[in-house]
Amino acid sequence: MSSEPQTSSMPVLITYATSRGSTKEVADRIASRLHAVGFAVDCRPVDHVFSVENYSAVIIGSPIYHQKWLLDAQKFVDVEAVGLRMKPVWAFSLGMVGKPGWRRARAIKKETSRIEDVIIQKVPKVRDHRLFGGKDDGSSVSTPLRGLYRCLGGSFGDMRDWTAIDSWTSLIAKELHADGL
Ligand SMILES: Cc1cc2nc3c(=O)[nH]c(=O)nc-3n(C[C@H](O)[C@H](O)[C@H](O)COP(=O)(O)O)c2cc1C
Repeated sequence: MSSEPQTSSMPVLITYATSRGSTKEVADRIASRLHAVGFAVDCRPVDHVFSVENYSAVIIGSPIYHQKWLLDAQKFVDVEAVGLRMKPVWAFSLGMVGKPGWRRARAIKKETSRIEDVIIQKVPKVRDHRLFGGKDDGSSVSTPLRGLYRCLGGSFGDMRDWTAIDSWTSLIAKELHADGL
C-alpha cells in the first residue's frame, strides 16, 4: 500500500503577508468561499506555515509596498520554492489600482509584471496572479504626493472589489475540481 498522502484529503492553503490587515481580510474571504463550495482550507500568515508539503494547492497573497511584495511573502516563496513547484499555485497582490484610465492602466501593467517576474523566477508554473485594489486612506503620504497621485488617476480608500475577488475564487475552485482535488 502506498504511503503517499491522499492529495484530495489535504486542505488548500491560503497564506498571506499583511502590514495593515486588508490582505488578511481578502485571504479570509477566499478561504471562506472555497470552504463554502466544499474544500478543506487552512488560512494563515506566511510566517505561520511550517511547510507546504501537506497542502493540495496554495494561494499566496501580499500587499505591494514600494512596488514590491512584503519581505515575509518574498521569503516564503524563496524558502518553499521547491514544494510550491509541485503544487497548483495561485498568487494575488493588493495595491492602489486607482480609477480606470490609460495612465493608471499602464502603471498597473508595469507593476503587475514586476511582481510576476519575481514570483515566476521561483515558481515558474504559477497558474495565475491577480492585482486587486487594496485599502489605504492616504494618511501615510504627504499632501503634495496625495494630490499628485490623484492627478494621475489614483484614489484613496477601500478599493477592494469583492465581486472580482469572488469571481477569481470561483475560477480557482473550478480548476481545483477539474484537477480532481
Ligand atoms: C507606505 C505605503 C506604500 C505603498 N506602496 C504601494 C505601491 O508601491 N504600489 C501599490 O500598488 N500600492 C502601494 N500601497 C498600497 C497598499 O498596497 C495597500 O494599501 C494594501 O491594501 C495594504 O495592504 P495591508 O493592509 O494588507 O498591509 C502602499 C501603501 C502604503 C501605506
